[in-house]
Amino acid sequence: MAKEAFRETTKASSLPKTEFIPKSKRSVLQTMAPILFNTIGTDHGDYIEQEEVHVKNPHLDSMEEDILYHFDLGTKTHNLPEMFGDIKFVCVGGSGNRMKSFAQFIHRELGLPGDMDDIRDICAGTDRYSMYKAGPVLSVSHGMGVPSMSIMLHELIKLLHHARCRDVILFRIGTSGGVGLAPGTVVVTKQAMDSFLQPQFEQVVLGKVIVRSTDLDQGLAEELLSCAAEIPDLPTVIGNTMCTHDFYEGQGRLDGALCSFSTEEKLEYLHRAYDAGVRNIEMESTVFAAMCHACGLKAAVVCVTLLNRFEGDQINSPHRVMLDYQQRPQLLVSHLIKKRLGLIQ
Ligand SMILES: O=P(O)(O)O[C@H]1O[C@H](CO)[C@@H](O)[C@H]1O
Ligand SMILES: O=c1cc[nH]c(=O)[nH]1
Repeated sequence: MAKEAFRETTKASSLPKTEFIPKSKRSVLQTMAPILFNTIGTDHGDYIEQEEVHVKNPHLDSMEEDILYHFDLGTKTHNLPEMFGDIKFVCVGGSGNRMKSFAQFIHRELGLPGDMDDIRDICAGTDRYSMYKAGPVLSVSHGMGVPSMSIMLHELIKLLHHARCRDVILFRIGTSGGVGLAPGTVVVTKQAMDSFLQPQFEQVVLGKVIVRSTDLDQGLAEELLSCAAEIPDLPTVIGNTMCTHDFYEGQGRLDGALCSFSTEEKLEYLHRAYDAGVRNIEMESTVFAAMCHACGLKAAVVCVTLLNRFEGDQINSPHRVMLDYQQRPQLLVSHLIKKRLGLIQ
């Protein structure tokens, strides 16, 4: 059956703008950011209130209650503005444990009061996703693959909207396979591409294909790159990221339960990706970029490479090396958050 394709015409200029206000330019405006000051308990606010988080769904307005089923949260059962109104940064990653350690790490890095071991899973009532809050930072797991990420993002974006959050930035902090890079390199995504090397995300809606842009905020990507230069031993590049719907055949691996191609064909595909600027491969970046872009949210994808796919398919580094690699995107994003909050220069 021929597939019908629609390209959404969201123009960057029609999207809500969020703007970072440097310390030197703040004065009276600072007093407009009481939520953040309250949370941090210091005078490190770096924001003026500008834009709420927008949802693009007219039906939501007529709903008496919105149940965020996979988070086990809801607008009638929970006071979302009180619980989440001060959120300024949301970090998402595949595993619940990783997102818990990130929440504990950022709690310590921001010098927040209280014991980091007391941080509890806000979504403990469900085992679909995990969510942790450390001051203005929300840390949420998304599972593996596009559908899991997509469901989580629908509910996360609605949560931020219901909570009346403003000026929120989202980061995906993850792992990936490197393309022509030494293992352990951090890739800040310039453009998220699908398996056909197109910078777009296709979603099937009512039996038709909707094509959405996967543009990410280039200023934020550059900011991350300059933060990386300030951190010792954090090899970091900006490059395109290919997002696939499978870890094995979908990423051209020769070691799955099924494989219908040769080593030469695999390498030809990876070289074609490399020539298109792809430096890493993972499984969620396109839908993450597309949904954030469509809702006018600033977003970045920061993934460490666990191996160089030109050299193999199996991930065989020792556990301690893996742990070190996984922490690299966290280190980089935490550095940016601390700078934005004025905690470091
Ligand atoms: O490391 P995380 O963020 O879980 O993501 C990557 O790892 C998973 C595959 O192992 C995929 O979900 C891929 O995108
Ligand atoms: O090769 C890899 C490694 C991590 N995650 C992926 O999706 N692919």
